[in-house]
Amino acid sequence: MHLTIGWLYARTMNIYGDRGNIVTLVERCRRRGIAVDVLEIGVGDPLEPGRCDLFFWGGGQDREQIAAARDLAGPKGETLRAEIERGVPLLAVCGGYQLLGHFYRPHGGPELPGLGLFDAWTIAGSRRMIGNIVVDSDEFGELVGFENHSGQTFLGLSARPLGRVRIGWGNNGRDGSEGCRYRHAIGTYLHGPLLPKNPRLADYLIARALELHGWSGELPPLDDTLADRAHAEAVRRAEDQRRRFAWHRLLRLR
Ligand SMILES: NC(=O)CC[C@H](N)C(=O)O
Repeated sequence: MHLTIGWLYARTMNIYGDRGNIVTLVERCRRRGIAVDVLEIGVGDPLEPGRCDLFFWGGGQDREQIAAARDLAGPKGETLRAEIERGVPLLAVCGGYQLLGHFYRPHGGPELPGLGLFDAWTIAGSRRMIGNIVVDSDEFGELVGFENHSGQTFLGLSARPLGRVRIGWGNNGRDGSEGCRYRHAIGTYLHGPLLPKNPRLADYLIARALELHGWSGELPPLDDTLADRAHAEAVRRAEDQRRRFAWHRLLRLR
């Protein structure tokens, strides 16, 4: 079996360690004997239907998002939408996630059109939402990561969140939701990188990609001792952050 991972805007939207998601996907395939290659798809590059079995789109600053939004405004965006509709899995983090909603309205800049894949929209707020985050997902259990965004994402009536925020800000710091899902596409604010500490999510994406080639069943398990240890440490850090934040608020109230 051979998989191709389409890495959207790899050279321009790849902040806060998001490259680690690609490394994790490749490594978890190779340890199972699945041949895999990575195809970088940047601004102006073609996106051929059926070429990729999985997409990843990392985070980026507003400036890079402007170029990416423009690049996806035409037939390329329609091809990406069709790929998701045919069941190709996708993981989009932060800036990539924001551009898969209806629009992203940055500070002071023009509103950027999104693909409208997720029934969601994003408006830059006055505060940056930064810190360790823990999310509870029905399908993937406890997810850990790091977030750094000013964009506040709001979900429409047909949107399905990735999970509920236990510690941190999430989509907008108000409604307790984090991320969004549509078919096998997942948008999230969890940088970190996300997948090394959340192997169940990585394996979900790999399994959906294999299913495009007629595979079915369970992936052979891997030794996730290190991932589990890093995951538990991330939860401890987030809990410590919550305690410090609570003390800080208490002291400010005096
Ligand atoms: N971390 C990111 O990808 C940032 C996305 C967007 N520019 C924001 O600040 O919300």
